Amino acid sequence: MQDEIKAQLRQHVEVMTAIERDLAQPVQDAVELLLAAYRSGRKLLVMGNGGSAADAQHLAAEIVGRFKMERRALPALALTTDTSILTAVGNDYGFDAVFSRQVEALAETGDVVIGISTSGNSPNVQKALEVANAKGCRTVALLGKDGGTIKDVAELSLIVPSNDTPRIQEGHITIIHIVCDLFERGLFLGPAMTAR
Ligand SMILES: O=C(CO)[C@@H](O)[C@H](O)[C@H](O)[C@H](O)COP(=O)(O)O
Ligand SMILES: [Zn+2]
Repeated sequence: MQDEIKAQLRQHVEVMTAIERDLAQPVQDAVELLLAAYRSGRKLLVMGNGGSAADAQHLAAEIVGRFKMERRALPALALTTDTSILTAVGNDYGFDAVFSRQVEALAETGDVVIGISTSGNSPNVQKALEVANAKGCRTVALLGKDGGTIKDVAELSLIVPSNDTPRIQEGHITIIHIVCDLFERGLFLGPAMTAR
């Protein structure tokens, strides 16, 4: 078992190294996109399935609450939390509509909509990003594997270079934390923070 534990930890480190190699610029692009939206008074909507639903909630909590800084509250919504909406829309329109219906109801032009999917192939995430594009939102996808069908839908796709779902999820939460850090400092300490 020790060998397996150490092998998995090494795989984690390899994915982090690949993210450093491939995704530093797209991560900066995501920070800048969020900063532009919030400087214009917009908000964030974020969604995903399973572990990615937890990541969506984690991200929304960092924005509404705080990441590291004492600062005013900011608007962000995870579309994964209201069981009445999820069951009503799922029951009446199908599971593929559980996020897109909420984007239709809640998103406004210029808002940021982030979809999280390790396969890049979850239809409910894809449909939500399509509706968001149609409403004039800025769309970002956190993906893995080959990016699936969602990579061609989002304005900005960050594809964690791995085929292993848990390792991809670990990449996503690391990216989320880096984005939250630079976003918060950029918004409250000024543009110099993101120019570095
Ligand atoms: O957390 C895990 C696996 O680590 C699972 O709950 C996983 O998130 C679920 O199977 C999801 O339905 C996978 O969806 P996706 O990432 O392909 O969009
Ligand atoms: Zn997981």
